[in-house]
Amino acid sequence: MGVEIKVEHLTKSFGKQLIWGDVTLTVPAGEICVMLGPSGTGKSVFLKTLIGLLKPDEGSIVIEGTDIATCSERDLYEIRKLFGVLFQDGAMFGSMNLYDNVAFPLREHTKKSESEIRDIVMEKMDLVGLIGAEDKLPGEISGGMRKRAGLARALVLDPEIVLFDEPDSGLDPVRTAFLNQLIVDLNAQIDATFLIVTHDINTARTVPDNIGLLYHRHLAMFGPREMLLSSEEPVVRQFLNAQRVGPIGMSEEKDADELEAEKDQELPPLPPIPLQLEPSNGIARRSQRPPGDWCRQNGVTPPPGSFEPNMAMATGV
Ligand SMILES: Nc1ncnc2c1ncn2[C@@H]1O[C@H](COP(=O)(O)OP(=O)(O)OP(=O)(O)O)[C@@H](O)[C@H]1O
Repeated sequence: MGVEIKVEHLTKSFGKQLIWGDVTLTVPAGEICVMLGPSGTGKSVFLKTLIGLLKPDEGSIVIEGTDIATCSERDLYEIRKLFGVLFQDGAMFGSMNLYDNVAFPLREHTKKSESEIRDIVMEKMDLVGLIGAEDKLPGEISGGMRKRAGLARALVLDPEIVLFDEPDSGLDPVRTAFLNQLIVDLNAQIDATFLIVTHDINTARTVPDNIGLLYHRHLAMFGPREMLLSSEEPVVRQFLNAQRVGPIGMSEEKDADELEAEKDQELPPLPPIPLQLEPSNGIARRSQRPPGDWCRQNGVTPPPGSFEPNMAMATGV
């Protein structure tokens, strides 16, 4: 069913460098969330903090009644069993074939027999479309296949929460589209809570139920996909539409002179909100909402052309 992650007033610094402060959000059970933000805003640090690899300075992260910011090592060990993580490079052991890589967490953390392990490994390899590639070494396969193998390994302990650290990094647009479809199909099948860190705007616009944006040492916004895609808030609007006009500059914020120089520039209209990517079997995910639902409920008029089927094609879905 997936479990909720409740983050309140979370702050993380390294020495005097504040990475982000006062981050409050709830990742709802079973839903897909995407976390965005310019490079260096601390998205990876956020993921590592959620699984207790980094300790926050302040705030709480409550999962199934345990605050992992303050709990004992023993409780943290238990909570970590709820997580599966797809690391950016797949984090495969180069000398092990895919089968042994995927079997690794089962051999390390369970007392299952080799025949039980075989059943689980083959089931997960099947889920990610890698049947037949069990004997390959990570170095012998494409980046897309390595991601799939990493995903199979993230799934072997039947996680309630799956974290994806830039699943699309290094992938071409076609492989990214296949991986996005796989993520949506998996969510429909296993119902776990998914949190994806990405730079890919198309992924952010079409895959998640909710989007968060980290910017300038705080959480600029977090909420349903339609809320952010219809938002006129300058940072959200600039980032989600990949525009140069707006508060985000080349390295960090623009200074006052730069903002003054562009103050009379007219912003292009918000593009239509695309349809959300559906599971390939056409059966809606448990947390999927009908197109335009959030806008209707909140009295927001979406940009013209939103939720039209041909928009899905225009965004590569
Ligand atoms: N263990 C650490 N010790 C000190 N500083 C760190 C540590 N880990 C990360 N940082 C710093 O935290 C900041 C945020 O890094 P992070 O990798 O989380 O950013 P990001 O948003 O994921 O970036 P990108 O999109 O480029 O992957 C960076 O300035 C980085 O140097």
